[in-house]
Amino acid sequence: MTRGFYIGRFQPYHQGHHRVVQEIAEEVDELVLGIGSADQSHSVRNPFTGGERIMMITKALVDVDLVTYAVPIEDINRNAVWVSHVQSMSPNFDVAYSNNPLVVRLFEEAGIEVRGSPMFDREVLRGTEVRERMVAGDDWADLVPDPVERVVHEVDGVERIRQVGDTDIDSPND
Ligand SMILES: Nc1ncnc2c1ncn2[C@@H]1O[C@H](COP(=O)(O)OP(=O)(O)OP(=O)(O)O)[C@@H](O)[C@H]1O
Ligand SMILES: NC(=O)c1ccc[n+]([C@@H]2O[C@H](COP(=O)(O)O)[C@@H](O)[C@H]2O)c1
Repeated sequence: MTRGFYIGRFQPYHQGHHRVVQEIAEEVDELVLGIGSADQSHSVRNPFTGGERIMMITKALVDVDLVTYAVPIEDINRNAVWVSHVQSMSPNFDVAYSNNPLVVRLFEEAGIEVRGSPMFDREVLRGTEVRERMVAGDDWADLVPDPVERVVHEVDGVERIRQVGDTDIDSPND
């Protein structure tokens, strides 16, 4: 039995993440999705709460034939103990999946096998691109699984990201 661990901020969970999960499903029996920066929300870079990202991931993975767990992982101030922090929050895992150099380094130093994943359509399948399109009023829904689009609407996510990204420079009170 092999259990994998895939860490990301998932702001939001998009089709690139989904392709990665489908590839990982060929290699493991179970997969933990670690929701990084789970304590962050209501900013342009991290608009969605940990709970909202749990909803996105849970609903998007309903049709994937794999046992999955979505586990929120808050940021901590000490990289040197971050892997222990992750392990304290997650079911045990045998292999970690990441392309983030810091994350790779921290897991390897802790003696955990790390596998990278190929990048899928990276020009558009990036959380940053999805969020920029939301702010700009451009089409973003095709970049995420359908259940994720529904969660974004349920939490009024597009209006939220636009509002928190706004400045008060043109405030009518000035
Ligand atoms: N299109 C993609 N194809 C394959 N892997 C991806 C893709 N987009 C992100 N990943 C990987 O998924 C992991 C989690 O990514 P993350 O949640 O930071 O998404 P992101 O799209 O890179 O985010 P952002 O643009 O918000 O910084 C990282 O290891 C990242 O390299
Ligand atoms: N010291 C820490 O809290 C620490 C260290 C390394 C990674 N992380 C988190 O892990 C996640 C990594 O995800 P990405 O690969 O998507 O950047 C992020 O949420 C990042 O904040 C946190």
